Amino acid sequence: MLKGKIVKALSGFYYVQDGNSVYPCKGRGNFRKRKITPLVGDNVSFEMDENEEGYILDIDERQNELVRPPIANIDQAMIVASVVEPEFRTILMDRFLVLIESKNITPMIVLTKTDLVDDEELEKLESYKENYEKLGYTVIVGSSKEEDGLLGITPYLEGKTTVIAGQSGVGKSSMLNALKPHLDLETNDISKSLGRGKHTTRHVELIEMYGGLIADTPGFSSLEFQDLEYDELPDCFPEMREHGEYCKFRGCLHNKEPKCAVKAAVEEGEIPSYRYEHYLQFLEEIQNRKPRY
Ligand SMILES: Nc1nc2c(ncn2[C@@H]2O[C@H](COP(=O)(O)OP(=O)(O)OP(=O)(O)O)[C@@H](O)[C@H]2O)c(=O)[nH]1
Ligand SMILES: [Zn+2]
Repeated sequence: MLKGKIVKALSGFYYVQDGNSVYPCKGRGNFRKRKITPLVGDNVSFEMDENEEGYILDIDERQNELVRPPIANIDQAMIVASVVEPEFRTILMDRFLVLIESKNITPMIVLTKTDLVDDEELEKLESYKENYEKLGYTVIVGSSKEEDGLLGITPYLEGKTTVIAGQSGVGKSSMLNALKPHLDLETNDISKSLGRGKHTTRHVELIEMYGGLIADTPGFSSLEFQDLEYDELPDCFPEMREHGEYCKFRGCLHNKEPKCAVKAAVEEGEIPSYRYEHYLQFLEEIQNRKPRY
């Protein structure tokens, strides 16, 4: 019996990587009956029969899974945001951070297109970078248009399965291409003018890069908090995990409750007020969500 990881699924075959080899495999016959669907990212046991045909025998328990793109066992999500075109917005960054945290995936932040801004704007950016680093997030700033402009990312890929997130046009494909030029993923110059739908790619593939695996299709295209309950929201903010311990009430939502340590930290400037405002906005959004039935 062999062990490996599914790195691609296409036309009924699962491509299982073991070391430097990739084996096309089929799912075991009874998977369908048992309603088991192997996913890209799954760690599996498999065997090759005498005709060199591969069969997946078993799937290890998943650490997590995403629906779009369908992929399992993600370690980290890289949120790509451009500093301009489109402009950097903290609310969007915080929304991505919350969605990723809610799936128990470690976020990291990449800010692109620094070649398009002047020193003054770079300085403003530096303060955002510091804010997010203080929360414990890794932040890499750079440009895909400059040689080695984003190489700072590479040490963070090693040994991890990474999915990329970020709104349209921020430079996700350009970043991947800059990291690994021969990838040649389609950037948006053409598809935009043709008005083609975003993220139309159906299949997802894990690509080896700098000792890790990166999904070639971006995730978190829906930015709604569909699967999140309001009382889970504070846990998606590292600063609330930290300060929330000292609130008077257990399960404090840091909203109208008295003796709230989070609100105190906001007043003292320990938590940036925009983070807290976004928290309240997300809380309201979740609480006002229409039930899904
Ligand atoms: N000046 C500059 N332009 C960039 C940079 N990164 C990307 N671009 C440009 O921004 C546009 C969008 O880049 P893409 O890489 O297609 O963006 P994307 O995030 O993959 O977009 P979607 O496929 O819509 O999700 C293209 O015209 C790129 O050439 C950068 O670092 N600097
Ligand atoms: Zn509180």
